[in-house]
Order: sequence, then C-alpha cells, then structure tokens
Amino acid sequence: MSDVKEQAGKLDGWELDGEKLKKTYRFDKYLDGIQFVSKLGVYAESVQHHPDISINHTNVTITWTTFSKKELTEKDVAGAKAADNVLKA
Ligand SMILES: C[C@H](O)[C@H](O)[C@H]1CNC2=NC(N)=NC(=O)C2=N1
Repeated sequence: MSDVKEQAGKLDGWELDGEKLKKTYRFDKYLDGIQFVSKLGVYAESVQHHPDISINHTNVTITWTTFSKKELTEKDVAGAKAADNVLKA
C-alpha cells in the first residue's frame, strides 16, 4: 500500500474508497453544516485544492481526491485533517 493510503487509513472517521477519502459530518442544525462548508471552502481556496461536498439537510459529506492526477495524494490527506480542524475551530 502507498504511503499516502497508509496515512489516509489512520485518519479518524475517514473512509478510504479507492482513490477517494470520504467522511460524513452530522450537525444538529442545518446552518451549522452550512457554516462548516463555508469555512472549509475558505481553506480549499487558500490551498487551491477543493473537495466534493454534498449537503443533505444536516449531514455534510466531504470527499477528497486529486482529480488532476486521478489518485489520492498528500493534499487529500491534508484536506481531511483540515476539515477535522475546521470543525474544532
Ligand atoms: C489550477 C488548480 O490549482 C487546479 O485546477 C486544482 C484546483 N483544485 C483541485 N482540487 C482537487 N481536489 N484536485 C485537483 O486536482 C485540483 N486542481
């Protein structure tokens, strides 16, 4: 297994699915999820690496992959960590 995937496998609550890293965050309130997405969007712009985001009422699913390379990269692992940190901030 690649180094990146080994790192990905150690992340809390993140599911490794092929070349994708996925996690669903569940919020009590709809606008809490929206605020989380907004903050993560600021991060994504700052590093020019953007996750797929699916909002289903109070559940927000974040999927990281590097589409230009069609594979999981260190940027995706960093993005997953950043998403968890955004939640704590
Ligand atoms: C030019 C720009 O940096 C690229 O198009 C970036 C933008 N954000 C990106 N985000 C992700 N997830 N994968 C990419 O390959 C990617 N490419």
